[in-house]
Amino acid sequence: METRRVILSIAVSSLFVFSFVDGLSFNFYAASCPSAEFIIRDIVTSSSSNDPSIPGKLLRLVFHDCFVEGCDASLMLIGNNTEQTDPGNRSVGGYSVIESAKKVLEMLCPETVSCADIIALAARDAVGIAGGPMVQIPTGRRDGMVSLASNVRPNIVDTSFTMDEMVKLFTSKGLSVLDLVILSGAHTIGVAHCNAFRGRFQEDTKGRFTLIDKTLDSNYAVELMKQCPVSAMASATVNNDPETPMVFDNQYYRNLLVHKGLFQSDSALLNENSTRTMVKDFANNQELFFVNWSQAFLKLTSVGVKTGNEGEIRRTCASTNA
Ligand code: HEM
Ligand SMILES: [Ca+2]
Ligand SMILES: [Ca+2]
Repeated sequence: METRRVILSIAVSSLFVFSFVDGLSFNFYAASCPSAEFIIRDIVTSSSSNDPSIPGKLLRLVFHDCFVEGCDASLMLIGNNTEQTDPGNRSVGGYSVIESAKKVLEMLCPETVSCADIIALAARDAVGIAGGPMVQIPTGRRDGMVSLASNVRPNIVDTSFTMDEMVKLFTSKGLSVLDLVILSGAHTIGVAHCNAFRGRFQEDTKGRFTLIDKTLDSNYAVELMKQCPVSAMASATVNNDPETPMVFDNQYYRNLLVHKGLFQSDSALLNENSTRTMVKDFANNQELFFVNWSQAFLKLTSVGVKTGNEGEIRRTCASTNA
């Protein structure tokens, strides 16, 4: 009960704090490009109906953008040694959806809507389209000029991270332990490549199975092994949420409680009393998850934003204007 009260009060207080974040404002494009948010939503909707993998891609894209140089579309820049070239970003996708939206917006309101805002809005829409809460987010982010592969490793989580390492990284971005538990709920949609979890079990040359990570349910691990045959391992993917892979719901937390968290970093959320209590609360109450998601997503999409005269408004998301 106590935790729930704490969680709710955090949610309510952050509503006020983050309405005024860092020079961003609601309806920033009301005068300069009033249809911007509708256009982005239309493009995310149509591309997701053509390709159901899009919502997961867009949601991961905003996370990997915001954690490196802030939410500034640094991840979109193409070139030698840019962020995209780091192995930590190898399986990130969804860039073409952002570029399609940008192309339409450049015709309608040239040099007005930043790629950084398109990324944040598209991820917001992706969650809504998948059945999650439709979060109002402020806009006015500017696009960054710096994109370095060497910035990726120190700022992006790896599945091998311990709870302490994850908390440390999230704290450095102004995000709390609650935000970590909530934002990990993104793994209720999308897919992963086998190498992201293959180390949790072993298959010998005779096809015999050994469970290495005892925090993983062994029947689930056997299923995962079958979906990741050695022959197909590099390209094969597995649903992050084995129960409702396309739906943004609280199933992720229910999976964790029965030891079906796909990554070691998911299972780690059960290791400590405080985070385990949060997991149980969200597993029991989807509304509570959604309310907290809205606040945590607002915080994620505000990390290190550039506003005012900082950065620029790119004409195309893959390169700076200069
Ligand atoms: C906290 C630590 C986290 C770790 C260690 C982690 C790790 C991973 C890994 C390894 C994958 C699979 C990538 C692949 O093999 O293709 C993945 C997928 C994904 N992650 Fe995370 N992640 C974390 C947090 C987050 C957060 C905060 C978000 C967003 C708010 C997020 C959203 C996603 C999504 C949506 C996918 C599916 C991508 C797709 O379908 O293409 N993750 N994550
Ligand atoms: Ca960035
Ligand atoms: Ca789900």
